[in-house]
Amino acid sequence: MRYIKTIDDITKDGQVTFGEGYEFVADADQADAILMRSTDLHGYDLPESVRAIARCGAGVNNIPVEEYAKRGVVVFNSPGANSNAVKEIVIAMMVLSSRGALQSMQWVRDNADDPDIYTHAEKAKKAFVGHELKGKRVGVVGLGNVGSKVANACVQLGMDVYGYDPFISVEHAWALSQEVQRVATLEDLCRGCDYLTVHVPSKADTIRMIGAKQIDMLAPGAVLINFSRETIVNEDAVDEALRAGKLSWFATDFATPKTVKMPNTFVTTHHGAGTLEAEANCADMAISELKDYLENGNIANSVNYPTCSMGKARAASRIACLHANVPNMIGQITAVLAKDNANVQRMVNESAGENAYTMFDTDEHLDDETIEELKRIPSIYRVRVIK
Ligand SMILES: NC(=O)c1ccc[n+]([C@@H]2O[C@H](COP(=O)([O-])OP(=O)(O)OC[C@H]3O[C@@H](n4cnc5c(N)ncnc54)[C@H](O)[C@@H]3O)[C@@H](O)[C@H]2O)c1
Ligand SMILES: O=C(O)[C@H](O)COP(=O)(O)O
Repeated sequence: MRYIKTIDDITKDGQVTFGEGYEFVADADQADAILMRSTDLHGYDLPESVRAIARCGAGVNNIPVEEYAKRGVVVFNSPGANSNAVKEIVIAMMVLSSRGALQSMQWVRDNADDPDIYTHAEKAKKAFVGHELKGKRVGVVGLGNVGSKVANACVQLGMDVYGYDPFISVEHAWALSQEVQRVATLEDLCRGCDYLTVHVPSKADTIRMIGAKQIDMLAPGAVLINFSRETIVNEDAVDEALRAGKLSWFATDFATPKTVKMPNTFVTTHHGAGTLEAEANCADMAISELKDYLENGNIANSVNYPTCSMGKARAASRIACLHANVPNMIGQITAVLAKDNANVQRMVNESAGENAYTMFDTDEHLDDETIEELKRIPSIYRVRVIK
């Protein structure tokens, strides 16, 4: 039996299924793995029993991924699984900030008791005249799973679309419409934009990347949209720009003490991934990542360890070593195996940044002393006997 602890409501109805051989536990110190969403794990007392964490969603700034790597804990996310949901709500924010639809509906509610409302609505409507997205210039910061979909949707709406992403993946470059014009700097992107929407992870080089300088370069009365993380924009600069009329609207998914009091601001409850479809997609992806790791040692979509697969564990024994990406690790591992006269059927070694992963199948089970000796190799963080 394998044990799973869930943190957060993974889906609206609370239903998540791992299938046979798995049980949910209330206490993390009985768990082999954690399934979670946005709870902040910085400072969390992660028990030794936990070997893997799957974040149902994209952003992992709530998890100390490097610290966990050094403890031999693999952290997964679910890239792309909620990106369509975010794309749709971002387009909604563009429309809502341009058409006065919310204000128009509010007028109707406020005048609900007027028996002649039909006639008066005809007169009132001019107060809510807006403008169309077609032909307007939009800048998209970050062309990953969400940004590339937003950019393509904007092209389909007839907008003049610019994109900035110095680290764009080949996969997303292929997915991007040829109509999206790529620029080399954030400043080139911002210049003259009617809409600016940000889709980058929260990390050292993106924190407060949108501030007064970038906002000043936008077209007068531009709309700023942040469905990434609250850290990406300088809230003081946005507030000032809204009050000065430099920005006409700000749409953000993050209710902070500051954003909730800003003028002309739509604030949602971190709701970008809030669709039944996105929740199901994220849970499915995260659960299959965890199961393949726990049962076979295979790693896919990890944010702190390399992708690595040897298929199903069919040999007598499968061992995985999580270790630092430093010289002579394979030499030291195979020296220990040689002492035990173990016959290795297959072996893989992959690295990602500071961390590496070595997995091997052997003809026979290794004895306990051999496993203990593997654990004593300097720079090995964890040894897993998978089978
Ligand atoms: N509001 C929500 O509910 C919600 C839902 C999904 C994602 N998000 C947030 O949006 C972010 C993006 O999501 P995603 O699924 O597109 O992630 P992703 O990893 O697919 O894409 C992120 C993109 O940002 C680019 N990037 C990184 N640093 C950059 C920089 N300095 N300048 C420009 N581009 C840079 C990367 O190259 C990548 O292409 C997530 O990290 C998360 O914080 C929020
Ligand atoms: O990074 C993400 O995927 C989103 O911010 C979604 O967060 P949530 O799972 O808490 O809705």
